[in-house]
Amino acid sequence: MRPSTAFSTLLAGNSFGDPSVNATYDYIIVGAGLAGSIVASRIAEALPNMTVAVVEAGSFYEISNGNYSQIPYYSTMYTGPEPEDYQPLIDWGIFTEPIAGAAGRVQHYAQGKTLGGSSARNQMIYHRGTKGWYGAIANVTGDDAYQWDNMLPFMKKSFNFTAPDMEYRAQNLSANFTISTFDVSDGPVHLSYPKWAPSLSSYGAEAYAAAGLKPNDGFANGDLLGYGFWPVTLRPDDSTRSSTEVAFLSRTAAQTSMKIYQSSMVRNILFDSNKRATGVNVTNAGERPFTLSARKEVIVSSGFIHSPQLLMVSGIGPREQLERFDINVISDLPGVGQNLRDTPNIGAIVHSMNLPSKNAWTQAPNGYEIANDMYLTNGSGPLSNPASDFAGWDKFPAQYTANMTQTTKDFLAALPSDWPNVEYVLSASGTASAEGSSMGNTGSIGCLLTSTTSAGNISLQSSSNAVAPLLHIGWLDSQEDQEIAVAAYRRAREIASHVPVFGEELVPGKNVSTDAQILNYIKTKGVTDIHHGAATCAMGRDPNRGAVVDSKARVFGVKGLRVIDTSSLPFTAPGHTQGVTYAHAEKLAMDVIDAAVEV
Ligand SMILES: Cc1cc2nc3c(=O)[nH]c(=O)nc-3n(C[C@H](O)[C@H](O)[C@H](O)COP(=O)(O)OP(=O)(O)OC[C@H]3O[C@@H](n4cnc5c(N)ncnc54)[C@H](O)[C@@H]3O)c2cc1C
Repeated sequence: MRPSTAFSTLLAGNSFGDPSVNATYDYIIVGAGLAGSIVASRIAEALPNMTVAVVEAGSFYEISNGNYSQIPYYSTMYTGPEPEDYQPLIDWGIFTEPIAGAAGRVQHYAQGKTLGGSSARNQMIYHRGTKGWYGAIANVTGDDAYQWDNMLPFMKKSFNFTAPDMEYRAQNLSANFTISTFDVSDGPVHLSYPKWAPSLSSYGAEAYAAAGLKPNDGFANGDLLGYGFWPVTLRPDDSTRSSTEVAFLSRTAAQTSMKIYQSSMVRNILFDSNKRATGVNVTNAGERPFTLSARKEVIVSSGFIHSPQLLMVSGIGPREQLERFDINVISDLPGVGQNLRDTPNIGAIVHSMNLPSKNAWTQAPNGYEIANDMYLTNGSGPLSNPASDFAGWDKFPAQYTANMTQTTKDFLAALPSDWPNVEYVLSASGTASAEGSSMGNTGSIGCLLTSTTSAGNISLQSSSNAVAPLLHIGWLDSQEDQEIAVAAYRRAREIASHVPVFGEELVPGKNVSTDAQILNYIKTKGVTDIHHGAATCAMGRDPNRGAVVDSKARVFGVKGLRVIDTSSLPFTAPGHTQGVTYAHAEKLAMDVIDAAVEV
């Protein structure tokens, strides 16, 4: 395998800031995650006369988590809900408050703490948002820049695309397919398909079509409804992860004067008497505090949990909460940390299957040797595939909504026509459900709720961000979401009935059949993390109605401060979050650059 390309051109020294030494830059970006790496890189490239520093609490995942981060098959390592599935060198170790919708469970909620952020932790699944979803953002912000046609150049900007290599995929997959919607070629992040596919995926099109879904060519044309293979953020040559660290930071650090502060945590934002953000206080592993001053702007890109926390410990947030911790109120913004939206994974219908499970190769004699050899020779084989690779997005057919309450019907009816209710994931692995993991060869249809009304929140338990905030995740809090979850299981059962290689339903089992039984099963055993939290510093028009930033991500009530990451989306994606976060960061980086040029 080729070595990581991280910082290969300009290896050390010049690319990194001096820890513990006060310094001044024009722009300071807090968090070198998915969005922060893009924002820092684009500003440094476009404004060569300006100085840029990006400050990241984590370090290099290639060192901190080795091959587990780079090889797709291992992408789910250390991301599960259990306390022991937490790797402190690359993860924040956030645990939820007891989740009422999950029968009171407390779960680990993985979040990247590394250069590249959660782009270095995710399962690499990529798709674009929808036309109706972007229209809804334009509506809440009053800014037509968010309409699909205007956002399309930003959706394309980060990426280059390589079509699926059927020579390798066909070794295990009979389904051929074409992709015509990806007209992207110049961006630094690689979008492609693994050089291996679970053989179960060969039956996906037949099953989803029989249930009434239509084919969807790459999930990139503004309408998510339908089924198909999703692309992943993967280098097509050696099948290593394409994160924003390798795609953006390493390239920009080599070509510009941008400085990276790694293993450095921003503790609070500083303001002058005019409420202008003037810099940040930083520590390395809690020691040797130093100050980075900003001549132009501070940009917070710390993710949906830590961005609102950083605002609050710096004096921006709900007055009552800040005063409870004796934090001086700079801007009383009731929406900070509120409006948390997620797309809960409510579990899976698991069947016995007369095909090998995704992990069956690990049991074969010399299984690992063969897989390693394929991967190291040409990036092929099971190690090249991060997870399942076939899914469908769907709106409920009428018979599934007939018995819902009027409130739920009204909510679903008000959604744009291309905004799906549920994502159904075909997986050759019973591990999609904790119960199905030891049942032999199993396949499953997993369910992710993509239209929900429940909202969680982030709140403080200390005036210091060295103490984790409280995460109330909010899954299934609302009556609407509970009804949608039950309908999703029923619809998943219908899709599963059309998969010709599926046998008996093992989980939850046919004896779980009434609405009450299904809901109880989902709460006690089904619902779990999928890591799509968003909207805790929501974009909007009116700070008195929960908006934290305006349509250019400027924080209300202060100057020189923006929030650019998943937290400033007004609602989470109608599916997985990374695609829309790439576009969000590219668009808002351009707003920062335009503002500098206009002065
Ligand atoms: C395990 C997992 C699997 C996922 N799978 C998928 C998937 O397959 N497809 C998909 O579309 N989406 C997926 N996602 C979601 C997607 O990756 C995230 O929504 C996205 O990366 C969020 O981008 P962000 O810039 O908002 O935050 P992040 O990428 O998380 O970046 C925030 C960065 O800020 C840093 N930071 C925070 N506080 C401070 C501070 N005070 N000082 C300095 N640095 C700080 C963090 O360490 C981190 O690096 C997944 C996420 C996870 C965690």
